[in-house]
Amino acid sequence: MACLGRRSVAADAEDAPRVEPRHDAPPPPGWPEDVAFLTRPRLGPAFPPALIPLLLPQPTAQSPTSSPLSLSSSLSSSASSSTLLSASSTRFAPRATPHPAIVAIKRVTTPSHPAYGQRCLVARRRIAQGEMVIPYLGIIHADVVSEGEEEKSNKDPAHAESDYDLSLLRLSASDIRNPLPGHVSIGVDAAQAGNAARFVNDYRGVASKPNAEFRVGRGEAGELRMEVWALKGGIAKGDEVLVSYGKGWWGARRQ
Ligand SMILES: C[S@@+](CC[C@H](N)C(=O)[O-])C[C@H]1O[C@@H](n2cnc3c(N)ncnc32)[C@H](O)[C@@H]1O
Repeated sequence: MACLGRRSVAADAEDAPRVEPRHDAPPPPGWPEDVAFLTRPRLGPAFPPALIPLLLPQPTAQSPTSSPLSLSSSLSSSASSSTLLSASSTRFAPRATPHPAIVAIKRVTTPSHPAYGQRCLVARRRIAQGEMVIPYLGIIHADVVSEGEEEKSNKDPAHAESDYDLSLLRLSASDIRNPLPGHVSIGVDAAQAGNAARFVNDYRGVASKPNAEFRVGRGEAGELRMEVWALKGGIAKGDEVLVSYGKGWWGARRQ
């Protein structure tokens, strides 16, 4: 699955009536005025309550854990069944994560950069390898596809075209952790609301390799979330934070 969807940055500037975004806190410098700044992930309005336990902490958790992944891979293996089965509450109450001072939102001013004119994320100090750069916050949403309906396009249209949508968890219909009668795909979409992680660009056309990666992790309250982590070699002060969106993401855009 391509975890970043298809809404183009250009499509952000539509003729729709202007609605003031609902910020969690004053946004950091460089924040776009039509996107809500989040310090906590938000559940989308249609998120099925039965799926909330899948996002919750395991009572026996000792410390937050993170595992690397490609954007195009399923994350179903990243959260253990014991983690998910032991969650009994349905209260999703993540703690606030302020904008991290180690990164800044900048305009891409190099004409040869493939995201020229857009925004990017830059390290304000050296970020060591194995250090978390920033959690990826956005609207958490779910698609549930019943058996036999795989061919139908029943993805939530609010997120289907997003270029800021990461896959967080996927469960087959037969997975014992899955409370619903269909394939479940949970994503986090920062197109309309998110934090500075939404400005992480792909390394292609910018550098020879990524210096960061997306991982599944857990927030301070133990909730399942996506995070950006520095790779081997770290990220030098002033360098752009660059991940690989994965071949699946680029493949979907070449079709
Ligand atoms: C998650 S956003 C990244 C932040 C984006 N630059 C912005 O200002 O909002 C993904 C979008 O950034 C652009 N982008 C990021 N990395 C790119 C790359 N290596 N080549 C071309 N476009 C890229 C594409 O427009 C893509 O749809």
